[in-house]
Amino acid sequence: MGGKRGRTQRKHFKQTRENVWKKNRSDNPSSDGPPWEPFATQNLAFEEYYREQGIVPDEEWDVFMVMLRKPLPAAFRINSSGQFFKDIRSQLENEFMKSLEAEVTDGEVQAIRPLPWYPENLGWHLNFSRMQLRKTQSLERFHEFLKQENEIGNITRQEAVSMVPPLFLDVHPHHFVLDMCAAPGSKTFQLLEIIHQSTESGLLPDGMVIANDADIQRCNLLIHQTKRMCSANLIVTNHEAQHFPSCHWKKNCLDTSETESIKNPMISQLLFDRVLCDVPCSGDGTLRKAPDIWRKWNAGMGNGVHRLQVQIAMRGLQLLKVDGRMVYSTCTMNPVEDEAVVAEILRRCGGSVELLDVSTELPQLVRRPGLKKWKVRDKGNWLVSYKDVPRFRRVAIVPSMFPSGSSSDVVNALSDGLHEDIGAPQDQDMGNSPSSGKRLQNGSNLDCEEGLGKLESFAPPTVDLVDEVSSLPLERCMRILPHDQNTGAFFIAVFHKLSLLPAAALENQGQFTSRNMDFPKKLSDELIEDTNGLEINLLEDDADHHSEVTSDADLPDKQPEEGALEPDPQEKEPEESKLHGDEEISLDSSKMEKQRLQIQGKWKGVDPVVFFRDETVINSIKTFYGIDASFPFDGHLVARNSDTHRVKRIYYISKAVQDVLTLNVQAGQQLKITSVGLKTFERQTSKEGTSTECTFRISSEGMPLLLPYITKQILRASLVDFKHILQFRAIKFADFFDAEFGDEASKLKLGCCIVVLRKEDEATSDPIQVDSSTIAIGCWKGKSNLAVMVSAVDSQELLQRLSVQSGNERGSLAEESKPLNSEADGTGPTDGLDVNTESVTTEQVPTC
Ligand SMILES: C[S@@+](CC[C@H](N)C(=O)[O-])C[C@H]1O[C@@H](n2cnc3c(N)ncnc32)[C@H](O)[C@@H]1O
Repeated sequence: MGGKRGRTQRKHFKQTRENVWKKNRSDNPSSDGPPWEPFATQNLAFEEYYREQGIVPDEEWDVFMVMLRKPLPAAFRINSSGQFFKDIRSQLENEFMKSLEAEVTDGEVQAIRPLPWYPENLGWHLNFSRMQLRKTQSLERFHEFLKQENEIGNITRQEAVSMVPPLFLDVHPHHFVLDMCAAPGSKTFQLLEIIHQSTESGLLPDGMVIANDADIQRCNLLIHQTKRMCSANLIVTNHEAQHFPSCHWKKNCLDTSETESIKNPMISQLLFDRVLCDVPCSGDGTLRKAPDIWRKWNAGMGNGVHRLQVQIAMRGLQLLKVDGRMVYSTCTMNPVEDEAVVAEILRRCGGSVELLDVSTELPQLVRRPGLKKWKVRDKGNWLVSYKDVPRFRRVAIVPSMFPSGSSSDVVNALSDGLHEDIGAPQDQDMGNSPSSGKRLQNGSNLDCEEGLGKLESFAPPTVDLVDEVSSLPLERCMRILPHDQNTGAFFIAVFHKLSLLPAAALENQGQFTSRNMDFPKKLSDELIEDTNGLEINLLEDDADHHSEVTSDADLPDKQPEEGALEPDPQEKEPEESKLHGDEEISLDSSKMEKQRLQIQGKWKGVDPVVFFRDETVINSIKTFYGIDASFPFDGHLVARNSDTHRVKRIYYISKAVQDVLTLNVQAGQQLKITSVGLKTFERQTSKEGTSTECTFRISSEGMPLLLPYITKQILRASLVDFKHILQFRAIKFADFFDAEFGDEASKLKLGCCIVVLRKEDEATSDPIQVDSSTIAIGCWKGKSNLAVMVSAVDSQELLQRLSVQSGNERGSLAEESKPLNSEADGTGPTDGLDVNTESVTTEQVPTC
């Protein structure tokens, strides 16, 4: 079970995660309140913009627009690290695909089908909108299935195209991965699945993921989304991605005694094998899902966010190891946010980075090549070249937005005869622009765009311009358009880092937001390391400049993204948040103490991450559960409270995360960590709980990892008794069908215990063997009974899963005869953990 995420790990989603398959008010036209108004699905500026950019050939335009106005079909992914993912997949393939066939009227269309390009039939497309699913009676059972599996984390609703970028990242389980703009976390979830893929029971992969987002509210969504993975290999951070810290530790900055007092980290700088750069964007690729964008869209949205996108991508490349891969992606069709950013990155990086041709990867995914030429729209004007940009607009419109990436001086020089340096010959037909080579640039404006009134006052100096065409291999970028395979739109580019970035790449990053644009700079051959101090200062300076730069962006308040979850207050321990950081590994010297205090000020409001090394507590846990000595504890436990007497939860971290945290301490706590590790032990607070020998119970999230190492407080139950515990929630020892089991249960120590489902071929006397197929649940051994510590939803789902496995009809669990005196009322699974017994009360049974 350890390798696969356990089924009993997910209780927290019951209350905290929005169930995306459930109704919300706006879905119900007949509910009280103002009548539902359909969104306008028209925006003339949008149409003119994309027609002019030539993103689809003229003959496809109508089909493209019709598709944009259709609601987006739902899609979801099966969590490949879930214990029952194969069962779920075969249920979809064999059961639902057939039973839902009757629901579609169009014989050509399948009701549900696997996405042909998604590996192993794990991505699925539904030909029903969510509304249809809710309203059609015959779809009810399927809808219930989706709701339940989504709620407990066995499937994740995610827009089909959003599943693409992680697939091109070529992640392996040993990789260190940075997800720079990660919230709400659907791609992070996918990355974690890959990292955890094929990990053996009780072991953790060598790799890890850092998921970052600049927005603290959205960080909370990210935390809740990724908690479903129950991963010890994840750190969630809250930084502006363009300023993401390097965590570089210079060994010589500590004297010998200090160095000796803390463990040397295995790594001296935080660099990544893979970087996902799924940047904030204007989001018009999600129009089908978020039709309010029709109303909000304007060309300034893309222009306004272009520079930030370049900065984030450049930072990603700096943090990428040589030979590493970075995927840059957006959910917009706007070339200023797509190809222009890619082109600028390539120019800045010189030959140190290449744009990969991935045309042989995922061949079934229909995509189109990136554009080689495009224009910039500003204040109602079409601009083909930076020299068109009026001086007073040069703060907002920068050279890198244009195909040549050149400032006016360079463009002027080029137009005097150096065309071959910046692009293809001018008469070359690039096949994707409806515009002719020469045109009046400020002609055909639509008056719905702002700034039109000022048009004449800043007409460009010349009308005799030639379209710029990029000579960079931008055709290697991938554009996914809605009408190609009935999806949203997406843009993806894959970079490969060949060598350290040239120093000039950084210089440009510093210069980018200044008013004196002078691109492209001659790239220096000098190679630089991504050292922290200088770089961070440089970037922080940038941030100041950046705030001065005026922006036309009118971005939607929130990027419409899949799996939109309601923010939920992060699990907080208010009294702990006031306490100081890691006393275990803090250094004695005044220098480090000063640094520590500065750090606490820096990350005010975020609980410190503290290595948990309280031997008394750790030994009591080891002894009580008989945890085998081979299970690595040392340096793998962290808490968010340096006062060990008040620690409520202990989190387990993998070796890779341990190395990063150690490095982070060495480097002066540069990472602002909002969540880390797998909640593994929780302090008992109930009266009965505090009277047990071990004050920490094993949390349901941590149980699969520990399971192969637990030798005490563990029992094996027959299928009948296992189902009965799930169904009736608490059963007196004397009432189990297998009297021997009841007897063994009564002999356990008071407190947390584990009940494992006995396999058919196992004898009671066999030692308990744990593998990925082992099914186990956490229970509470009370004075007279055994009670489950699994939520009602999880219990119900597991019961159904067991029924499916044993060939029963889903949902119609064959009721074996009820145990005598079962503690629940016998009407079925009890709700929550509200068992009412003499020894186990609602307060006393810890929820899991
Ligand atoms: C397109 S969404 C990311 C979607 C996410 N990758 C997923 O698959 O669920 C862009 C995210 O970037 C975040 N963001 C905006 N500006 C940022 C910045 N400067 N640094 C890091 N994140 C930023 C937003 O809060 C938003 O969550």
